[in-house]
Amino acid sequence: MNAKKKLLAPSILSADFTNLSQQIRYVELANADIIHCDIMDGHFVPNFTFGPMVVEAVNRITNLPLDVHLMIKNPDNLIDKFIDAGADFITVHQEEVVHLHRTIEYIKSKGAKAGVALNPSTPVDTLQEVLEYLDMVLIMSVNPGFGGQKFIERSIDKIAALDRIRNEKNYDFLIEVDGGIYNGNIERISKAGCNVFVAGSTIFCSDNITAAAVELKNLINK
Ligand SMILES: O=C(CO)[C@H](O)[C@H](O)COP(=O)(O)O
Ligand SMILES: [Co+2]
Repeated sequence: MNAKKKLLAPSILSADFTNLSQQIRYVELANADIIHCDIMDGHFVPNFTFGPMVVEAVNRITNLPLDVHLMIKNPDNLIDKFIDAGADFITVHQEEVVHLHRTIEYIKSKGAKAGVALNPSTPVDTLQEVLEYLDMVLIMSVNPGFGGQKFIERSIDKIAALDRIRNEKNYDFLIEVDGGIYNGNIERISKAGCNVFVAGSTIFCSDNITAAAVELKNLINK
């Protein structure tokens, strides 16, 4: 159902935080669709980033929807804070949330879109019972925790499998892919059925952030 929707979501994980508003302006100029915010707590993943305060600041900088990817222990405790900070999408990890159906329903009851992320080692089947309730499924194509890692090729099969289920059952969730996306693989990822393309280092480590984002946007729609 969402087979046609193709959205670019630059991840600010690799942005220059000394100049965040300008960095976001550069991707806005490229008509980026969503800003992806990676929240890491040093426990669920071996890295630490930022919390609701920074998300709230980003929300004041841009009118683009905010996609908050929670790579944290006990995400249920912080969902309200991130929604209050301006999150439009809240994505939790399947591997961390015990009562996934309840968490999804809670996120939606607060007016945000609900996503669930799968680590590279987690099969798509684990979401079978909740797919109909989801707004988005996030396929991690690297092990979460760091930007600039290599895309895990097996992710293409997971995207295609999810796309097949979505078509068969007429479900409405978006398929998001996160990690290792660049101009050499984005077309294949798109053809497999991906809708939301997260890219951090490819965009923000480029000498020309706007041009890098424009190039990716052109390739996903090819
Ligand atoms: O969730 C993430 C890491 O856990 C990031 O969103 C992702 O890795 C983006 O960075 P890059 O495009 O550089 O791979
Ligand atoms: Co992410």
